[in-house]
Amino acid sequence: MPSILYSTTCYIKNDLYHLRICVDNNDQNSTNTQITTDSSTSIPNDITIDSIIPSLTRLHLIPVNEQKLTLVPREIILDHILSVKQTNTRLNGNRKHSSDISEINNINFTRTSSIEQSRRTSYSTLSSLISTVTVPRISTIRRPPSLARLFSIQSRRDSEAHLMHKTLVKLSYVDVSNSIRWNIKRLEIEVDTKDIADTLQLKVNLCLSTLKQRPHRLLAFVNPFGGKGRARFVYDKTVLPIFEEANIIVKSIYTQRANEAKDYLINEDLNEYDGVICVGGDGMFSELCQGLLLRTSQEAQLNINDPQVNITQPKLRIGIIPAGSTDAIVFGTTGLNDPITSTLQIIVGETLSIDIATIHNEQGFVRFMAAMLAYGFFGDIIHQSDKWRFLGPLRYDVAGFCQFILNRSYDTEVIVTLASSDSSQSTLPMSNVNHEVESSAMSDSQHLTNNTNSETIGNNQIDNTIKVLGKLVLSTSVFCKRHCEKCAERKNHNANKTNSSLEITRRGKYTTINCLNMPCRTAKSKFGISPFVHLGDGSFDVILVKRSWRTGFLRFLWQVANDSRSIENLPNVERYRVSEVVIRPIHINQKRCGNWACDGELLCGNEIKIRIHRQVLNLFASGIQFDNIEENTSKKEKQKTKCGSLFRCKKRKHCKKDINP
Ligand SMILES: Nc1ncnc2c1ncn2[C@@H]1O[C@H](COP(=O)(O)OP(=O)(O)OP(=O)(O)O)[C@@H](O)[C@H]1O
Repeated sequence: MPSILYSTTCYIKNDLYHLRICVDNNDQNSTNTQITTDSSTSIPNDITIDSIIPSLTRLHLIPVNEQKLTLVPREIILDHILSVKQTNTRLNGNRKHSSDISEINNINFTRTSSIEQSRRTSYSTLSSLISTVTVPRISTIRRPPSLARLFSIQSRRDSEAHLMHKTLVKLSYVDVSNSIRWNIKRLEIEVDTKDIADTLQLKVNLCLSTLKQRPHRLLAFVNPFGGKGRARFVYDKTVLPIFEEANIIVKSIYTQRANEAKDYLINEDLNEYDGVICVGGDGMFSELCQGLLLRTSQEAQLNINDPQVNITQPKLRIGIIPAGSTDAIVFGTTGLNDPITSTLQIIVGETLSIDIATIHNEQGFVRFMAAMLAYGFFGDIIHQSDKWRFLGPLRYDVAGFCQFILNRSYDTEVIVTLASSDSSQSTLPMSNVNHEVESSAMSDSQHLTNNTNSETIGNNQIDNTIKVLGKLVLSTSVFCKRHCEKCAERKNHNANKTNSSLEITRRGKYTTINCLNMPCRTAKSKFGISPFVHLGDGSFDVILVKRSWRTGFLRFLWQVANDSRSIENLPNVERYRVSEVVIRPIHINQKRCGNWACDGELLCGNEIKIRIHRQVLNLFASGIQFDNIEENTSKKEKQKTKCGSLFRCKKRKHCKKDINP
């Protein structure tokens, strides 16, 4: 049985409701909880903070007329309530008039008859009495009301008038009926007296004050030049009003130059804030990430230039309001790039812990990597597109096309340290693991590790072993999603290199080498480059794309755009799940060297070392709800089995005949 903290009756859209704030002791099946409408239920006079269990507290709205279909939700969980505000006292026109209209209906005025018209003028003094009442147009002619009757109506209206003054309480809440795209909804609740409104407001606010994960003061950086330059507009018109409605105090800084946010976060006092927000793209998020992590490292007096440094987690969380060109980080952490969804996730204090990697070159620390480091093709696109900023977001497409035509490749050595065996095995559904393959792959890889001189082993043997090993490591084809079990297994804070870590050295000509800490989904790539990489499991994916004909590389790009779930099956692609990687370009001459880009920013260095740090950064985000995507995908799979193609098959009838003869 739920314990009721507060109960009253109210009107919503002219329907009578029982409103109750309850703590549902039985969390499961809460939606099925039967709330009795028995007024004798005992209700405590005073709610104490201790009696409120935030995760079980709910607002129930039970219509008195249960038969009536209504759009008002029967239950709103406390976590989704944004604010409750008393607005004004108003006369409830519709409901009050409904009684009067029945009276007036009986009176039945008409304007058609001139006699009646003249009579009505004699009642001019009374016209004001009925002017506020909706007069139905009736075609039949009836006698006018007597004076006595009209006065009796008016006196009854006067006596009821004070009852009709209802106090309005505006309740705003998050509508998560679409689990991916969140929305804000508002309810106007009418209660009889101001006292009831005061008490309701007080009780709801008391309950809201127990939600510890919610931020109260935020610092927001808006990049007015991000994306199509819409960040300021999105922030002022859409985001700020929602923050105000939720009673969150925000200090807004509209940046004047690059790295302003980063410098602010390193140097200024941040004690009064519960989180920082960026309104812009991935570059802007990266700035905040650098600023916060560098500050924390300084405060902890870490030697950040040491590649083996273990970085510490900042106290503040980062929220991202998407207003950039690609918004890959928002796509990867909320499922879409919708400013309202992101704002609501910040307000309710959704928290997602993500891995961050440190990047070092031969001179020391370079930067933190949140999403992706690219060497070669994608780095070259960033380098090229930086010169063509005047083209806006189109610059990426133009630069991409140019790089594709050039089809450059770079001689490189890559040393990957596979994610520690215990963590990779823990993620494998054990029934799927072929133990024989596993042991042979492991022993082969040990062999590889110990024999770095590739001449001692045939090239084919190396390739086969690596393919087996690569498949083993990636046999966990599970998406990282909201409340991800794999990320929850937080065994050790940092993915330290252990003696049992397996190292593989690869050397060759590569068109592109990509390290992905997030899938990097965008509007142009539904699954991202690496769909199964997890946000907080202490590992990241390395994708090597070997030199090939343009058609080979085009197939890779096509799969990235459409369905990259089995990208490693392409002959020119290898994928590894790793905790550490060293990328060492072998320079024959300086011009044959590719560009490095990390989270959309260019880097320099001859040799880059990347090392992952598990769940060191907290974001205001919920993670991805993948059910819908999986559903869509399985529909496509069904289609695929029918006609063998993801595209609509022109010979569909023929295909169906083949399957169902
Ligand atoms: N006022 C400013 N003037 C110029 N550059 C700025 C300013 N404020 C921020 N920047 C820089 O602009 C870069 C790009 O910004 P942002 O990431 O917001 O947009 P984008 O590059 O279009 O989006 P995306 O990274 O998603 O493609 C950031 O690295 C940031 O450092």
